Amino acid sequence: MRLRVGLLGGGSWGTTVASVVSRNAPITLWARDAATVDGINRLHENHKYLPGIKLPPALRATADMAEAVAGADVLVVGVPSHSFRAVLEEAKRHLRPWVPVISLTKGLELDTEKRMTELIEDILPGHPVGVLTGPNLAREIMGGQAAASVLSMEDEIVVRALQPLFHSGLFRVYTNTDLLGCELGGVLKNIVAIAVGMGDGLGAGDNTRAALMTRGLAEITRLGVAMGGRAETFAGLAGMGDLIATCTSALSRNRHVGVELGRGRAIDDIVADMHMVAEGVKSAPTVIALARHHGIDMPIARDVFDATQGRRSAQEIFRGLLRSSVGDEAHPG
Ligand SMILES: NC(=O)C1=CN([C@@H]2O[C@H](COP(=O)(O)OP(=O)(O)OC[C@H]3O[C@@H](n4cnc5c(N)ncnc54)[C@H](OP(=O)(O)O)[C@@H]3O)[C@@H](O)[C@H]2O)C=CC1
Ligand SMILES: O=C(CO)COP(=O)(O)O
Repeated sequence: MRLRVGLLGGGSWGTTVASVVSRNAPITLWARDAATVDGINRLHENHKYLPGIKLPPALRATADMAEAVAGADVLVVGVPSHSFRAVLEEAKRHLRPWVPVISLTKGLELDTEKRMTELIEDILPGHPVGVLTGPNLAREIMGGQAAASVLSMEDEIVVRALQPLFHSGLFRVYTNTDLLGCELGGVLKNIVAIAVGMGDGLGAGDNTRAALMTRGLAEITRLGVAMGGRAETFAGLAGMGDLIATCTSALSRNRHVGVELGRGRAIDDIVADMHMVAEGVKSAPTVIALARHHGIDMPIARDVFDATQGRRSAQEIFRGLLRSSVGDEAHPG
Protein backbone atom coordinates (compact mmCIF):
# COMPACT_ATOMS: atom_id res chain seq x y z
CA MET A 1 0.00 0.00 0.00
CA ARG A 2 1.35 3.48 -0.87
CA LEU A 3 1.18 5.96 1.97
CA ARG A 4 -0.49 9.27 1.14
CA VAL A 5 1.12 12.39 2.57
CA GLY A 6 -0.39 15.76 3.48
CA LEU A 7 2.01 18.66 3.99
CA LEU A 8 1.00 21.95 5.62
CA GLY A 9 3.02 25.04 4.68
CA GLY A 10 3.77 26.48 1.25
CA GLY A 11 6.99 28.34 2.14
CA SER A 12 10.46 27.54 0.88
CA TRP A 13 11.00 24.49 3.07
CA GLY A 14 7.47 23.04 2.93
CA THR A 15 7.55 23.26 -0.87
CA THR A 16 11.02 21.69 -1.02
CA VAL A 17 10.12 18.74 1.22
CA ALA A 18 6.87 18.24 -0.70
CA SER A 19 8.89 18.13 -3.94
CA VAL A 20 11.25 15.53 -2.48
CA VAL A 21 8.40 13.39 -1.12
CA SER A 22 6.48 13.59 -4.44
CA ARG A 23 9.10 11.25 -5.95
CA ASN A 24 8.18 8.57 -3.41
CA ALA A 25 4.49 9.00 -2.58
CA PRO A 26 1.31 10.87 -3.53
CA ILE A 27 1.38 14.19 -1.67
CA THR A 28 -0.93 17.18 -1.32
CA LEU A 29 0.62 20.46 -0.22
CA TRP A 30 -1.57 22.93 1.65
CA ALA A 31 -0.78 26.65 1.46
CA ARG A 32 -3.10 29.37 2.72
CA ASP A 33 -2.23 31.68 -0.18
CA ALA A 34 -4.38 30.97 -3.26
CA ALA A 35 -1.86 32.58 -5.64
CA THR A 36 0.88 30.24 -4.37
CA VAL A 37 -1.42 27.23 -4.85
CA ASP A 38 -2.34 28.34 -8.36
CA GLY A 39 1.32 28.90 -9.30
CA ILE A 40 2.31 25.42 -8.07
CA ASN A 41 -0.57 23.66 -9.86
CA ARG A 42 -0.53 25.52 -13.17
CA LEU A 43 3.05 26.72 -13.62
CA HIS A 44 4.90 24.28 -11.31
CA GLU A 45 6.58 27.14 -9.52
CA ASN A 46 6.35 28.75 -6.06
CA HIS A 47 6.91 32.33 -7.18
CA LYS A 48 6.87 33.81 -3.70
CA TYR A 49 9.41 31.57 -1.97
CA LEU A 50 11.35 29.68 -4.65
CA PRO A 51 11.20 31.91 -7.74
CA GLY A 52 12.82 30.54 -10.87
CA ILE A 53 12.80 26.92 -9.66
CA LYS A 54 10.71 24.29 -11.49
CA LEU A 55 8.74 21.99 -9.19
CA PRO A 56 7.85 18.37 -10.04
CA PRO A 57 4.57 18.22 -12.04
CA ALA A 58 3.38 15.43 -9.67
CA LEU A 59 3.24 17.95 -6.81
CA ARG A 60 -0.34 19.10 -6.20
CA ALA A 61 -1.26 22.01 -3.96
CA THR A 62 -4.53 23.11 -2.39
CA ALA A 63 -5.81 26.03 -0.34
CA ASP A 64 -8.40 23.73 1.25
CA MET A 65 -6.88 22.18 4.35
CA ALA A 66 -9.39 19.32 4.48
CA GLU A 67 -8.22 18.19 1.03
CA ALA A 68 -4.62 17.84 2.22
CA VAL A 69 -5.37 16.36 5.65
CA ALA A 70 -8.45 14.11 5.47
CA GLY A 71 -6.91 11.45 3.22
CA ALA A 72 -3.39 11.61 4.67
CA ASP A 73 -1.64 8.55 6.12
CA VAL A 74 1.23 10.81 7.24
CA LEU A 75 0.98 14.52 8.04
CA VAL A 76 4.02 16.83 7.69
CA VAL A 77 3.89 20.34 9.18
CA GLY A 78 6.20 23.06 7.85
CA VAL A 79 4.66 26.36 8.92
CA PRO A 80 6.74 28.73 11.10
CA SER A 81 6.60 28.22 14.88
CA HIS A 82 4.37 31.25 15.54
CA SER A 83 1.56 29.71 13.47
CA PHE A 84 2.17 26.04 14.27
CA ARG A 85 -0.45 25.71 17.04
CA ALA A 86 -3.24 27.45 15.10
CA VAL A 87 -2.57 25.43 11.94
CA LEU A 88 -2.51 22.18 13.90
CA GLU A 89 -5.79 23.03 15.69
CA GLU A 90 -7.40 23.44 12.28
CA ALA A 91 -5.82 20.24 10.92
CA LYS A 92 -7.16 18.30 13.92
CA ARG A 93 -10.70 18.74 12.60
CA HIS A 94 -9.83 16.67 9.51
CA LEU A 95 -7.08 14.28 10.61
CA ARG A 96 -7.74 10.54 10.99
CA PRO A 97 -6.71 8.81 14.27
CA TRP A 98 -3.11 7.64 14.82
CA VAL A 99 -1.69 9.32 11.69
CA PRO A 100 2.02 10.13 12.34
CA VAL A 101 2.79 13.88 12.40
CA ILE A 102 6.26 15.09 11.39
CA SER A 103 7.47 18.64 12.09
CA LEU A 104 9.84 20.52 9.77
CA THR A 105 9.86 23.60 12.00
CA LYS A 106 13.01 24.80 13.81
CA GLY A 107 11.48 27.03 16.47
CA LEU A 108 9.85 27.09 19.92
CA GLU A 109 6.48 28.42 21.06
CA LEU A 110 7.09 31.76 22.76
CA ASP A 111 4.50 31.66 25.56
CA THR A 112 4.83 28.01 26.57
CA GLU A 113 8.54 27.42 25.73
CA LYS A 114 7.42 24.19 24.06
CA ARG A 115 8.99 22.36 21.14
CA MET A 116 6.77 21.77 18.10
CA THR A 117 6.53 18.03 18.81
CA GLU A 118 5.26 18.90 22.31
CA LEU A 119 2.54 21.00 20.67
CA ILE A 120 1.64 18.04 18.46
CA GLU A 121 1.41 15.80 21.54
CA ASP A 122 -0.80 18.38 23.31
CA ILE A 123 -3.16 18.92 20.39
CA LEU A 124 -3.13 15.44 18.87
CA PRO A 125 -2.53 12.99 21.74
CA GLY A 126 -1.82 9.44 20.58
CA HIS A 127 -0.40 10.40 17.19
CA PRO A 128 3.24 9.31 16.71
CA VAL A 129 5.42 12.44 16.39
CA GLY A 130 8.71 13.18 14.68
CA VAL A 131 10.97 15.76 13.08
CA LEU A 132 12.87 15.98 9.81
CA THR A 133 15.94 18.12 10.46
CA GLY A 134 19.56 18.66 9.45
CA PRO A 135 21.77 20.84 7.23
CA ASN A 136 19.11 21.46 4.59
CA LEU A 137 19.03 24.83 2.86
CA ALA A 138 15.95 24.67 0.65
CA ARG A 139 17.37 26.28 -2.48
CA GLU A 140 20.35 23.94 -2.64
CA ILE A 141 18.12 20.89 -2.40
CA MET A 142 15.82 22.22 -5.11
CA GLY A 143 18.97 22.87 -7.17
CA GLY A 144 19.68 19.13 -7.06
CA GLN A 145 22.69 19.36 -4.76
CA ALA A 146 23.32 16.41 -2.44
CA ALA A 147 22.29 16.76 1.20
CA ALA A 148 21.79 14.61 4.27
CA SER A 149 18.98 14.88 6.78
CA VAL A 150 17.64 13.08 9.85
CA LEU A 151 14.17 11.72 10.42
CA SER A 152 13.78 11.41 14.17
CA MET A 153 11.06 9.61 16.09
CA GLU A 154 11.27 7.78 19.41
CA ASP A 155 9.92 4.51 18.01
CA GLU A 156 12.61 2.77 15.97
CA ILE A 157 10.12 0.65 13.98
CA VAL A 158 7.95 3.60 12.99
CA VAL A 159 10.88 5.83 12.03
CA ARG A 160 12.35 3.10 9.82
CA ALA A 161 8.96 2.59 8.17
CA LEU A 162 8.62 6.31 7.34
CA GLN A 163 12.23 6.98 6.25
CA PRO A 164 11.69 5.80 2.62
CA LEU A 165 9.03 8.50 2.16
CA PHE A 166 11.67 11.23 2.49
CA HIS A 167 14.84 9.51 1.24
CA SER A 168 16.03 9.79 -2.36
CA GLY A 169 19.33 9.50 -4.23
CA LEU A 170 20.62 12.99 -3.46
CA PHE A 171 18.57 13.62 -0.31
CA ARG A 172 19.96 11.09 2.12
CA VAL A 173 17.74 10.60 5.15
CA TYR A 174 19.22 8.94 8.23
CA THR A 175 17.13 7.87 11.23
CA ASN A 176 17.65 8.79 14.89
CA THR A 177 15.53 7.96 17.95
CA ASP A 178 16.73 10.99 20.00
CA LEU A 179 13.73 13.14 19.12
CA LEU A 180 14.36 15.85 21.71
CA GLY A 181 18.05 16.18 20.80
CA CYS A 182 17.38 16.35 17.05
CA GLU A 183 14.63 18.91 17.48
CA LEU A 184 16.66 21.14 19.81
CA GLY A 185 19.69 21.00 17.52
CA GLY A 186 17.62 22.62 14.76
CA VAL A 187 16.30 25.32 17.08
CA LEU A 188 19.54 26.24 18.82
CA LYS A 189 21.83 26.47 15.79
CA ASN A 190 19.75 29.43 14.58
CA ILE A 191 20.92 31.46 17.58
CA VAL A 192 24.58 30.71 16.91
CA ALA A 193 24.10 31.57 13.22
CA ILE A 194 22.90 35.04 14.24
CA ALA A 195 26.04 35.45 16.41
CA VAL A 196 28.31 34.32 13.56
CA GLY A 197 26.50 36.64 11.16
CA MET A 198 27.08 39.57 13.55
CA GLY A 199 30.80 38.81 13.50
CA ASP A 200 30.82 38.52 9.70
CA GLY A 201 28.90 41.80 9.38
CA LEU A 202 31.50 43.49 11.57
CA GLY A 203 34.32 42.12 9.43
CA ALA A 204 35.57 39.56 11.97
CA GLY A 205 37.93 36.86 10.73
CA ASP A 206 37.74 33.13 10.10
CA ASN A 207 39.27 32.39 13.50
CA THR A 208 36.45 34.31 15.16
CA ARG A 209 33.84 32.37 13.21
CA ALA A 210 35.46 29.05 14.17
CA ALA A 211 35.57 30.09 17.84
CA LEU A 212 31.91 31.14 17.86
CA MET A 213 30.75 27.97 16.14
CA THR A 214 32.75 25.74 18.48
CA ARG A 215 31.73 27.54 21.66
CA GLY A 216 28.19 27.74 20.26
CA LEU A 217 28.08 23.97 19.81
CA ALA A 218 29.29 23.58 23.40
CA GLU A 219 26.35 25.74 24.58
CA ILE A 220 23.88 23.83 22.43
CA THR A 221 25.15 20.52 23.78
CA ARG A 222 25.09 21.68 27.43
CA LEU A 223 21.46 22.79 27.23
CA GLY A 224 20.40 19.88 25.03
CA VAL A 225 21.88 17.27 27.37
CA ALA A 226 20.41 19.02 30.44
CA MET A 227 16.99 18.81 28.77
CA GLY A 228 17.38 15.08 28.05
CA GLY A 229 19.03 14.92 24.60
CA ARG A 230 21.98 12.65 23.85
CA ALA A 231 25.42 14.30 23.54
CA GLU A 232 26.23 12.41 20.33
CA THR A 233 23.16 13.84 18.61
CA PHE A 234 24.68 17.33 18.85
CA ALA A 235 27.84 16.07 17.11
CA GLY A 236 25.71 14.72 14.25
CA LEU A 237 23.72 16.10 11.31
CA ALA A 238 20.99 17.64 13.48
CA GLY A 239 23.60 19.43 15.62
CA MET A 240 27.01 20.20 14.19
CA GLY A 241 25.90 19.52 10.62
CA ASP A 242 23.10 22.06 10.70
CA LEU A 243 25.27 24.49 12.65
CA ILE A 244 27.94 24.45 9.93
CA ALA A 245 25.43 24.92 7.10
CA THR A 246 23.52 27.72 8.79
CA CYS A 247 26.54 29.58 10.14
CA THR A 248 28.42 29.58 6.83
CA SER A 249 25.77 29.81 4.11
CA ALA A 250 24.80 33.01 2.33
CA LEU A 251 21.34 31.40 1.98
CA SER A 252 20.68 31.33 5.75
CA ARG A 253 18.06 33.82 6.94
CA ASN A 254 19.30 33.66 10.55
CA ARG A 255 22.88 34.39 9.55
CA HIS A 256 21.55 37.21 7.34
CA VAL A 257 19.87 38.82 10.38
CA GLY A 258 23.21 38.68 12.20
CA VAL A 259 25.14 40.17 9.28
CA GLU A 260 22.72 43.10 9.09
CA LEU A 261 22.94 43.64 12.87
CA GLY A 262 26.73 43.63 12.50
CA ARG A 263 26.42 46.32 9.85
CA GLY A 264 24.57 48.44 12.39
CA ARG A 265 20.98 48.12 11.19
CA ALA A 266 18.07 48.01 13.65
CA ILE A 267 16.43 44.63 14.23
CA ASP A 268 12.93 45.87 13.36
CA ASP A 269 14.12 47.20 10.00
CA ILE A 270 15.95 43.96 9.21
CA VAL A 271 12.93 41.79 9.98
CA ALA A 272 10.54 44.15 8.17
CA ASP A 273 12.63 43.81 5.00
CA MET A 274 12.50 40.00 5.04
CA HIS A 275 9.52 38.12 3.63
CA MET A 276 10.84 34.84 5.01
CA VAL A 277 11.06 33.61 8.57
CA ALA A 278 14.22 33.78 10.74
CA GLU A 279 13.23 31.56 13.66
CA GLY A 280 16.24 32.47 15.83
CA VAL A 281 14.97 36.01 16.40
CA LYS A 282 11.73 34.67 17.88
CA SER A 283 13.23 31.80 19.84
CA ALA A 284 16.10 33.73 21.51
CA PRO A 285 13.98 34.80 24.56
CA THR A 286 12.68 31.25 24.99
CA VAL A 287 16.16 29.75 24.75
CA ILE A 288 17.36 32.16 27.45
CA ALA A 289 14.42 31.15 29.67
CA LEU A 290 15.15 27.43 29.12
CA ALA A 291 18.84 27.97 29.96
CA ARG A 292 17.79 29.70 33.19
CA HIS A 293 15.38 26.89 34.17
CA HIS A 294 18.08 24.28 33.58
CA GLY A 295 20.90 26.28 35.21
CA ILE A 296 22.98 26.39 32.02
CA ASP A 297 25.31 29.26 31.14
CA MET A 298 24.81 30.34 27.50
CA PRO A 299 26.84 33.52 26.96
CA ILE A 300 26.52 33.49 23.15
CA ALA A 301 22.75 33.02 23.31
CA ARG A 302 22.55 35.85 25.88
CA ASP A 303 24.44 38.17 23.53
CA VAL A 304 22.15 37.23 20.63
CA PHE A 305 19.13 37.83 22.85
CA ASP A 306 20.43 41.32 23.71
CA ALA A 307 21.17 42.13 20.07
CA THR A 308 17.79 40.89 18.80
CA GLN A 309 15.98 42.85 21.54
CA GLY A 310 17.88 45.99 20.54
CA ARG A 311 19.44 46.21 24.02
CA ARG A 312 23.08 46.24 22.85
CA SER A 313 24.67 46.76 19.46
CA ALA A 314 26.67 44.02 17.73
CA GLN A 315 29.74 46.22 18.12
CA GLU A 316 29.28 46.54 21.90
CA ILE A 317 28.74 42.79 22.15
CA PHE A 318 31.91 41.95 20.28
CA ARG A 319 33.94 44.43 22.37
CA GLY A 320 32.52 42.73 25.49
CA LEU A 321 33.61 39.31 24.21
CA LEU A 322 37.24 40.40 24.44
CA ARG A 323 36.76 41.35 28.09
CA SER A 324 34.82 38.28 29.25
CA SER A 325 36.64 35.76 31.43
CA VAL A 326 37.86 32.48 30.01
CA GLY A 327 38.20 29.21 31.90
CA ASP A 328 38.46 25.49 31.31
CA GLU A 329 37.19 24.69 27.81
CA ALA A 330 35.42 21.47 28.82
CA HIS A 331 34.12 22.56 32.24
CA PRO A 332 32.92 26.15 32.07
CA GLY A 333 31.62 28.12 34.99
N1 LIG B 1 14.03 27.34 4.25
C1 LIG B 1 14.87 26.41 4.66
O1 LIG B 1 15.91 26.22 4.04
C2 LIG B 1 14.56 25.60 5.87
C3 LIG B 1 13.58 25.97 6.79
N2 LIG B 1 13.33 25.20 7.89
C4 LIG B 1 12.28 25.55 8.85
O2 LIG B 1 11.01 25.38 8.24
C5 LIG B 1 10.05 26.26 8.84
C6 LIG B 1 9.31 26.99 7.73
O3 LIG B 1 10.28 27.77 7.09
P1 LIG B 1 10.23 28.22 5.58
O4 LIG B 1 9.39 27.33 4.74
O5 LIG B 1 11.63 28.41 5.18
O6 LIG B 1 9.50 29.63 5.76
P2 LIG B 1 9.13 30.72 4.67
O7 LIG B 1 9.33 32.02 5.32
O8 LIG B 1 9.81 30.40 3.39
O9 LIG B 1 7.54 30.46 4.45
C7 LIG B 1 6.64 30.49 5.50
C8 LIG B 1 5.37 29.79 5.05
O10 LIG B 1 4.50 29.67 6.17
C9 LIG B 1 3.24 30.23 5.83
N3 LIG B 1 2.57 30.78 6.98
C10 LIG B 1 2.99 31.77 7.80
N4 LIG B 1 2.07 32.00 8.76
C11 LIG B 1 1.05 31.13 8.52
C12 LIG B 1 -0.21 30.90 9.13
N5 LIG B 1 -0.60 31.58 10.21
N6 LIG B 1 -1.01 29.96 8.60
C13 LIG B 1 -0.62 29.26 7.52
N7 LIG B 1 0.55 29.43 6.89
C14 LIG B 1 1.37 30.37 7.39
C15 LIG B 1 3.56 31.28 4.79
O11 LIG B 1 2.39 31.59 4.06
P3 LIG B 1 2.12 33.06 3.41
O12 LIG B 1 3.03 33.14 2.21
O13 LIG B 1 0.68 33.00 3.06
O14 LIG B 1 2.47 34.08 4.47
C16 LIG B 1 4.61 30.54 3.98
O15 LIG B 1 4.01 29.64 3.10
C17 LIG B 1 10.85 27.19 9.77
O16 LIG B 1 10.71 26.76 11.09
C18 LIG B 1 12.30 27.00 9.31
O17 LIG B 1 13.22 27.18 10.38
C19 LIG B 1 13.99 24.03 8.10
C20 LIG B 1 14.95 23.61 7.22
C21 LIG B 1 15.32 24.37 6.06
O1 LIG C 1 17.52 25.38 8.84
C1 LIG C 1 18.07 25.77 7.84
C2 LIG C 1 19.16 25.03 7.19
O2 LIG C 1 19.26 23.72 7.70
C3 LIG C 1 17.67 27.08 7.27
O3 LIG C 1 18.30 28.07 7.98
P1 LIG C 1 17.72 29.55 7.95
O4 LIG C 1 16.33 29.48 8.56
O5 LIG C 1 18.68 30.36 8.75
O6 LIG C 1 17.67 29.98 6.51
